[in-house]
Amino acid sequence: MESSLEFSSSLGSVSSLLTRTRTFKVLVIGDSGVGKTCLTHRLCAGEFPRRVEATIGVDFRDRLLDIDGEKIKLQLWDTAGQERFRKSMVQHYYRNVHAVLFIYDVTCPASFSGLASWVEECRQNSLGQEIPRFLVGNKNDLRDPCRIEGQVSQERAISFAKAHNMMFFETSAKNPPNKCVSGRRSDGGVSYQQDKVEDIVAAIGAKLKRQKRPSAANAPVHNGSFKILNKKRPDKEMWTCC
Ligand SMILES: Nc1nc2c(ncn2[C@@H]2O[C@H](COP(=O)(O)OP(=O)(O)OP(=O)(O)O)[C@@H](O)[C@H]2O)c(=O)[nH]1
Repeated sequence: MESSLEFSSSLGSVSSLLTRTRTFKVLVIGDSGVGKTCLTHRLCAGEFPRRVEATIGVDFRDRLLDIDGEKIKLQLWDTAGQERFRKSMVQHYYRNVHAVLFIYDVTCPASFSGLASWVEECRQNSLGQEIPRFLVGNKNDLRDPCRIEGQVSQERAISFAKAHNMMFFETSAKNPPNKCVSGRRSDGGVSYQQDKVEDIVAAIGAKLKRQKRPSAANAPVHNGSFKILNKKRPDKEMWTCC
């Protein structure tokens, strides 16, 4: 599937008269209330919205990126989590998708368990593993470090991400942590990143920039582990299957 091309002219120098922008459709899915709308606002407008209502059907938000001089537009499809607000739209959601963000709420284990049905919906709509997938645990500003129950551990999320060939982030649309933490599990080469929302944008952009012609044929080979190679330069390779 090719990304779409847009041509726009500007009044600047001759070299900037024609600017090529590749547009990628990024589907945002997950249970109702996990923060898809708030997160897409943060990803696109840089702010946490003051007021949100349940999404009906779909909302669109764009984010323009410049990666190594190439203009890339991420068109985020913020889909309704509630079944009653999405059922007539589902086929439209899944047409010509370039990447998928699976969102859950780190303080709501049910929303994490619900991910299995979102993965299944992707499969039923012919979205294979060649399409880049990102797992995002949202609302980590509400995480209580003294409590285990009622929260989704990062280990559990990493294991899910690994099983489904997803890149994993934990974040907060509301109050992103200032410090970056990365770690490596002792049992086998998996690193994770707990970082700011902006790193998610950069990771999606970098992944899609490389996916000139996404197809099953060029899907990454995955044998079960991944690692972040360079956190400081997210426009480069952030993790690879190894
Ligand atoms: N504390 C905190 N609250 C959040 C965060 N993200 C979203 N919320 C709150 O969670 C509630 C639901 O957020 P939405 O963005 O509407 O959730 P949604 O997944 O889009 O819900 P649907 O449209 O029903 O699918 C709102 O009250 C938000 O203010 C976050 O990172 N931290």
